[in-house]
Amino acid sequence: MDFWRKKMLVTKAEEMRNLDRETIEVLGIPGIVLMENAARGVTSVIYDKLNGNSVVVICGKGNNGGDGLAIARNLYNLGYDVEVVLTAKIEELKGDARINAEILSKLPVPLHVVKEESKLLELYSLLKEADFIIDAIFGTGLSKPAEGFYKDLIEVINKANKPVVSVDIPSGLSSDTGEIIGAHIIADITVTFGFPKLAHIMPPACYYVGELFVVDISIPEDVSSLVTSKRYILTLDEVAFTFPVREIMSHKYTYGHVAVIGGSAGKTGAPSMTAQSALRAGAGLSTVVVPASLNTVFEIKLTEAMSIPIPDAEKGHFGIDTIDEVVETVEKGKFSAVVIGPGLGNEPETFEFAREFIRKTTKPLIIDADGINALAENTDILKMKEQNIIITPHIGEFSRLTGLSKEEILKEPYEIAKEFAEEFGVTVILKSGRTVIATPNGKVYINVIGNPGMATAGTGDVLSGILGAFLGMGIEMEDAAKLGVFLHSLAGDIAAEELSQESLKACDIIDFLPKAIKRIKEKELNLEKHKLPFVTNLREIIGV
Ligand SMILES: NC(=O)C1=CN([C@@H]2O[C@H](COP(=O)(O)OP(=O)(O)OC[C@H]3O[C@@H](n4cnc5c(N)ncnc54)[C@H](O)[C@@H]3O)[C@@H](O)[C@H]2O)[C@@H](O)CC1
Ligand SMILES: [K+]
Repeated sequence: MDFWRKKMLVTKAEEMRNLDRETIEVLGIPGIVLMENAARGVTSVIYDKLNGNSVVVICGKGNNGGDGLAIARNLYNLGYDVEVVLTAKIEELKGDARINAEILSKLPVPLHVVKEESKLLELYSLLKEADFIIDAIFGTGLSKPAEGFYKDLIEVINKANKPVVSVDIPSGLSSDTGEIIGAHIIADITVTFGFPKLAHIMPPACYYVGELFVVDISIPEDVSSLVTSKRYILTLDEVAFTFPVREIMSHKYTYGHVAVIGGSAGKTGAPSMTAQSALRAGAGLSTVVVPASLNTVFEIKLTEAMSIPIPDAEKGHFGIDTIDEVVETVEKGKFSAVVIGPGLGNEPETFEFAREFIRKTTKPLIIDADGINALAENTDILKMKEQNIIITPHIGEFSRLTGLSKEEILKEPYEIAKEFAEEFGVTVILKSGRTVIATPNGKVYINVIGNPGMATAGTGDVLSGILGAFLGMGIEMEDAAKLGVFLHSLAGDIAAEELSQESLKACDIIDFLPKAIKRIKEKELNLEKHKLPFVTNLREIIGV
């Protein structure tokens, strides 16, 4: 078993409840065992990460509170000075939470019931005395925004200005979304159970999670038969060993020939960057197919990449009149992948040209930028295509493509990208600070690396070149998309480390591709030995 290739699900509350339930009912691991595992995980993170001895644990009346009560006991056993605040009487608790409350009541740990606003001032004084606070008010069971007493309680905790460890999720955040639904705890550390929830990784909710740890509470590793969602964090485990082995007797055609169709007056840089990044990502050859009136620019700009000038009657952009020539050139050429879009421009006749090209070509295709805009209101073209197609819209382009507002897309980008990918049979790479990859067979990968320095002109052109290289060298479409996005972000992160986010520009990402590729390959070598421990932080999960 290649145990190191672990998939890291990203769940919603209901999906996590199903996982918990299946583990309890089908496998027969008692809930109280899961709760103890959860509590021990949180306790070990606290032991490792926090200074100080005096702690207040604030427990709600559900199982999140039950975790808090078990954590209080574990901390007491370790010698911490623990006080517990419960938002209900012990008799009001049920199940495993009740059991833990009963156990705790037999130990010399002060337990205060705080149910009313009138007690919050007293609570504030208690919190001011503590070294840190544990928030176990609400977890995945939050059913509506925190209001009234609970809203005030959350505000008092935040105001106390002490380090806060949230159990499972900062109370008041919804597990299911990156959106803020109401008052919530601002945590320094969050320790979650089983698998991360969407709120842990999607902004803006993720800003309030602090450092994220994931505890394996004994939900089995092979959960695939127990879950329906196929939504994962994009990690090194997902992309490792995707680069083809470079054989001694191989030659440039072994690694594919990428054609980049694009360029217009004022936009010659875009296809140039695409062609260059394809070569840096490992393509054997790359060629720009461009309007002839601009060809001199490409001859000068590009050294390793070639160009094919297409007569354009000095217009400086592609028109529908040259469609046959371009299709013939590309179909007859030895191209193994085609990128259409970088710098294409938004002339109506260019859009018509792009649509016709997409309709007619049989080559594996990456559609980017104005190539995507050309498909707005013409998305059905995609349904007729049989070859592998990756589209790489940013939120604005995806809004034009789907007719949905940016706000609607940003609410649930992973759902909307998934629906589109399934409906149109293409791989969608929806680019943002949390790029989402959605495959035609319903899988979703969320990328959590990269940085805001990459929000700069041309970084999309670089990505499309990388993808062209990978599709062109014969990597399977899903793997090409995953490796492409991961590598692009990693190169962006290394570039930002060395140059600052502010100074980062698209060509820097190309320049740092070699270091990023080396880093992935170095890490691959250690993967065989690497196994995730019971408690893992998000960085270890990502793997770089
Ligand atoms: N067996 C399991 O299912 C496990 C659950 N675990 C813990 O259990 C948590 C989920 O437990 P629960 O499903 O009991 O739910 P929670 O403990 O998250 O919260 C539910 C409680 O809060 C109340 N509530 C929800 N929203 C409210 C609001 N806005 N205002 C006021 N009251 C509100 C509910 O009526 C209920 O009493 C997880 O987050 C995790 O911490 C862990 O112990 C691991 C195992
Ligand atoms: K919580």
